[in-house]
Amino acid sequence: MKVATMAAQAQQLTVPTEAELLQGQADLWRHSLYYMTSMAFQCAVKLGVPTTIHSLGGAASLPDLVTALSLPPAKLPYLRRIMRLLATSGVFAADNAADVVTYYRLTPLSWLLLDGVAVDGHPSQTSIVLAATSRHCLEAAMGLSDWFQKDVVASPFEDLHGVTLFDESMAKHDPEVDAVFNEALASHDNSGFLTVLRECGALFQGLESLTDCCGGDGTTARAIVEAFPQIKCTVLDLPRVIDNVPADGVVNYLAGDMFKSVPPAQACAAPLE
Ligand SMILES: C[S@+](CC[C@H](N)C(=O)[O-])C[C@H]1O[C@@H](n2cnc3c(N)ncnc32)[C@H](O)[C@@H]1O
Repeated sequence: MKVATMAAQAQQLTVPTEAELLQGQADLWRHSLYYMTSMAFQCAVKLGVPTTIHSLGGAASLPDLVTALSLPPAKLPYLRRIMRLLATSGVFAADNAADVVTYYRLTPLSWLLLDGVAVDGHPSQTSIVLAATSRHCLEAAMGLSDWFQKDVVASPFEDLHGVTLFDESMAKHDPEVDAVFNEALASHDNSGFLTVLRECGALFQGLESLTDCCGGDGTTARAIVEAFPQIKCTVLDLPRVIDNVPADGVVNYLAGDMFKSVPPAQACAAPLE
């Protein structure tokens, strides 16, 4: 760019006002600390706060939570900060009347985080939180600037850890975290599917065969066949997944690689990239 043009543009730049800069400073802190919301969220899930609020009848004060979760009483002020942050973010609801004890309640989001409780066909989604906030994902995210400067095509996750999610390599690298990711995938796949079947049933009318590519343990396919018994469903997934799924006589399970061959059917469900 020519020097004269740059100088002309610089003259047009408007410096923010003092009030705008102060707001910018507040926003800077907010952006720098956003990760604390994710970490507080993970903390509440690991402690079992949603399940505890549910088991206490749907509302719990901080002393209730400290007692039910067997936390050291000295941690109450810190729990207050976490709960206040999560209430502001919509994870919990808080009764905020002045000068009275605050009670925390579940929101639709935290209803999805009850251990062992499926709400209207939505299984517990705690594993999604644990997978998304796992050390593996956080480390990959922390390396983004390094990754941008490297001439690589692998994703930041693959580049850093040398493994691919939902692949044999991940299972060998860290079987425990691999299991959490697979659980997260299953609960995501199965969440809300009953609603899809209820609201979008017309999609399946008249269909006689369907292949669910990358269909995992077949929960989605089984729900389809239960609602539409005339559909012959095949679940295609990698051998390491299919080999662990017991035959159920409801759907046909096929071990294979979707990039090599997909069993023919009138409809095929496949993940989008
Ligand atoms: C992100 S995909 C799941 C997609 C999900 N069922 C959906 O429709 O959104 C992950 C699943 O794909 C399977 N998978 C990965 N590569 C595959 C391949 N080449 N052929 C078949 N299944 C594959 C994994 O084993 C895992 O169960």
